[in-house]
Amino acid sequence: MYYSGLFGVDSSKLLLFSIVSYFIYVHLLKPLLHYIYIVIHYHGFHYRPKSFLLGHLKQIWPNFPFPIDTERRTRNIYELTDKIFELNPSRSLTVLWISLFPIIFASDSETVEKPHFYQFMGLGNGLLSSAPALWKVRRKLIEPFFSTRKMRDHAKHMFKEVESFSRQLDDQVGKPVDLVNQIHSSTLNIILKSATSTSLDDSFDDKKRFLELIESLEKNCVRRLSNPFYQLDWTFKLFKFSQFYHQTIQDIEKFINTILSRRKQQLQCSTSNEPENQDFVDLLEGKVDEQGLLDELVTLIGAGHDTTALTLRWILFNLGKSNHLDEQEKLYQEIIQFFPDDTPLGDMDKINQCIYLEQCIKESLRLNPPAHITLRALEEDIIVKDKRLIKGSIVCVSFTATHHDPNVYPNPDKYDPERWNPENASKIPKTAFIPFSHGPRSCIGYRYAMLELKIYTIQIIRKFSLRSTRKHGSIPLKAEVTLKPVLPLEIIMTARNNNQPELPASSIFWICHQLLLKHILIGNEESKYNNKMLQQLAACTGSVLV
Ligand code: HEM
Repeated sequence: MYYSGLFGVDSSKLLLFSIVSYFIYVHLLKPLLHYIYIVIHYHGFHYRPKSFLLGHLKQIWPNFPFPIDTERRTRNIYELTDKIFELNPSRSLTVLWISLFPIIFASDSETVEKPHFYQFMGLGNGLLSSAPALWKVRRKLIEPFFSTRKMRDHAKHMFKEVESFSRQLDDQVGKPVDLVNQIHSSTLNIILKSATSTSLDDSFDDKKRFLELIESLEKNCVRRLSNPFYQLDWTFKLFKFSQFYHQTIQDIEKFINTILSRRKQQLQCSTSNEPENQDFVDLLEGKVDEQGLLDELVTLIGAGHDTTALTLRWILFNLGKSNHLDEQEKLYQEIIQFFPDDTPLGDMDKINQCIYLEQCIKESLRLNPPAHITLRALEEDIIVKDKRLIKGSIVCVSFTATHHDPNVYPNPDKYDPERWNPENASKIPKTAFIPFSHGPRSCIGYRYAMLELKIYTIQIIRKFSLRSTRKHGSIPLKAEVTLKPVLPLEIIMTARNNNQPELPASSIFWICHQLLLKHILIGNEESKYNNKMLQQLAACTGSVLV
């Protein structure tokens, strides 16, 4: 009895000790040892930092650990990654150290595992950030949303939205504008309509707030990623910023829930129950739990509007540059051949025949890919350039560097849509053009995005001729989740003669104001610009000013 009692107490202690030890080993010691092994392994690699502890952090955050302006930090990240490729023309196997966390810049791999950084985006277990096992199931589930048949349904929303968007542009004619707000708001409408059958009209109070929240989510992600104290969840929780970070995620989820309630109300009033009206929510409802649906919706809406909006702004800006006016004219001629005057856009087959349009879009995506890097966690050891990369390492591929490889793209900084004509394009390797990434975890929405970009570009170019106000190289960039211009991508739109709208009073006032301010300068470019303004003013007021 005595012995059996003692044995009983000891064995339960022993059992407890074994369980605790097992958890400590599996969840703490083993990852820590593996991490130390990774750190030691990569310290021999290219671009060794000056400080072992801080790595390259000081180049991103010069006054670490004191507060730094987010804008400054995102610009530094871009400049540093850009420098990495300058320093290493072979474009691979360079290690960037965020303090003690190594990120290896290497060539792409087929791995589907995403590193822990993706969790910082606040997208939960959405497709973009989920672990491989869940990702495989969800990707299969979501793929039908982008099928050829479904694309025709999406196109209907796009045509409608883009027409209403282009009507708003009449107010912007004749003055330098970056259409950032109008475009973001419009691409958001499109993805919301496809995803939830509801769109937000501009009077919806929360719309601006929602766009701000998505922007905030991106900034928070970079802020977390670049701070070594914010890497582990439990250390992150000790900082006040974590409250703001989680609050942003909660606010976005609240917003999505509001949209879902509106959708429910609309469905109750609607009589139509046709299968082609199925939206993203219909596709997932009942197949994933409530949190899963929220995660996928935030992912789809976040990934599906910001990237497209940014690309469209670059497309317009690139076409508007003074040395690209021939390209713009060629594109215009192609577009009016298929869509003269105000003929409705609703013909996908005709859109697909606009070959030069696709070339212009691809060239813009090459030069200004909105997502500029992709990261993967290696699931196995791999050998690259005779060096071993260890399982668990974080590998980064830079799209900007890949798209500027002079062996594939001679004179890589030049905007040249002819690179993509059928003959030249056949010589470009698939892995040399990766704005939508490459391999199994590439963008699921790329056909959706391309269609959307084509529809917007057709509608804008057939209505307006564009002129950019800045030189391309003069625009600094900053690396948030997407690569953003620091200065506005300003263009001046002039209504094409065939459908010139009346200039609104605000624009006439603006032109007069500019002319007075500049005293009608007689310099080359300046005088051409002023003459154009005068002509426009004359056309709109009917007076003989010039
Ligand atoms: C020009 C527009 C777009 C660009 C340049 C772009 C780019 C990308 C890239 C590079 C990735 C891979 C990210 C990574 O490797 O970590 C990605 C993934 C993704 N994109 Fe896009 N995207 C665009 C538009 C869209 C649209 C319109 C949608 C939805 C309607 C969308 C939904 C997604 C989703 C859900 C993923 C995650 C896929 C997965 O992991 O399986 N994207 N996108």
